[in-house]
Amino acid sequence: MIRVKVPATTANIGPGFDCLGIALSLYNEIEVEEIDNGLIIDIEGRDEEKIEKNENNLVYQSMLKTFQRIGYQPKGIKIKQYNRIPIARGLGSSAACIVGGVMAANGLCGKPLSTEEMLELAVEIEGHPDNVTPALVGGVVVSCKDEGQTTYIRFDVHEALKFIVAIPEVELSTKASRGVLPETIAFQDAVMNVGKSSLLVAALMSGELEKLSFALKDRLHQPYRIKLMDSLENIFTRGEDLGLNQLFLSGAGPSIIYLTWGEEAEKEKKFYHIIKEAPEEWTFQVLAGDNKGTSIS
Ligand SMILES: Nc1ncnc2c1ncn2[C@@H]1O[C@H](COP(=O)(O)OP(=O)(O)O)[C@@H](O)[C@H]1O
Ligand SMILES: N[C@@H](CCOP(=O)(O)O)C(=O)O
Repeated sequence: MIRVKVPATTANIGPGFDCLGIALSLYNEIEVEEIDNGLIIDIEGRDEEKIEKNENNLVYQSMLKTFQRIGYQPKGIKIKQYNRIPIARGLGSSAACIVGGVMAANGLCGKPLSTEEMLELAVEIEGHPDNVTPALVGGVVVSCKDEGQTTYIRFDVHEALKFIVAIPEVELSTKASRGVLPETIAFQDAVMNVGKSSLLVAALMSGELEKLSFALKDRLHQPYRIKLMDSLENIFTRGEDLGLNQLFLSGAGPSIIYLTWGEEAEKEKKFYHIIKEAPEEWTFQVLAGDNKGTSIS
């Protein structure tokens, strides 16, 4: 039996579209073993009723792709999933399945693939590196995919950082959310995002956390995506009016993260208040960064 534990991830972090991501202290666990024949999938936990329990299951599909890459043909597979990452909410649920399935299959075959080889396969399956890379290696990750190759640098999440995650009951698939992004953008918007994302990485790396609120602005994707759900636009506007500058859309949304550190009780209360004003049902998770990434036992 192989067991893997995979962290949730929040990607983009505002301006770092498709290249920045942070692993979070919320985990899916997957147990896999080879059986004599067939496929058995058992799932418990968050959103389990929404997840395929057949050969279309993303964990299983990721395992199959890994076996093909290794050149191994298992007789049959049994998968048990303990799901805590809500699906299609912008917390890297698909990346967690992909990384979990690749690492589990690699484990069943005696770990022939290196971390880099597992990463290349995971990026191939997901299509972008900013969730799967922090899910695999943990921490804050700057990743770049160019001509089929992914290069990344990781560093630990500052221990003072707290991620207050507001999760709506409404689902928004990453595919649908990517579908509303423009083909081209104004040069000035591109320049702004380059500056903000560079400052964001430097502030996270140097621990100059007071500069994060200036850095957490985006013009590439958030302005288009917040129109996908009525209350998102209002939450961001109200947040700006109340000086809550550390708000960003988690991944492709619709979850929203308020990034805080030190004593900000008053601002945190305002964040909870503006979310609770929204018409949808929202739940909250207060998370820390994860610096370990996916573990296997
Ligand atoms: N625990 C899981 N087990 C199997 N498939 C999952 C699981 N979590 C997510 N998925 C798959 O990933 C899809 C959601 O991926 P995506 O739209 O990228 O959302 P997210 O923002 O959560 O990554 C689901 O529709 C489902 O197909
Ligand atoms: N860069 C991607 C990130 C998607 O993150 P997810 O957690 O919503 O899967 C994008 O913005 O599309």
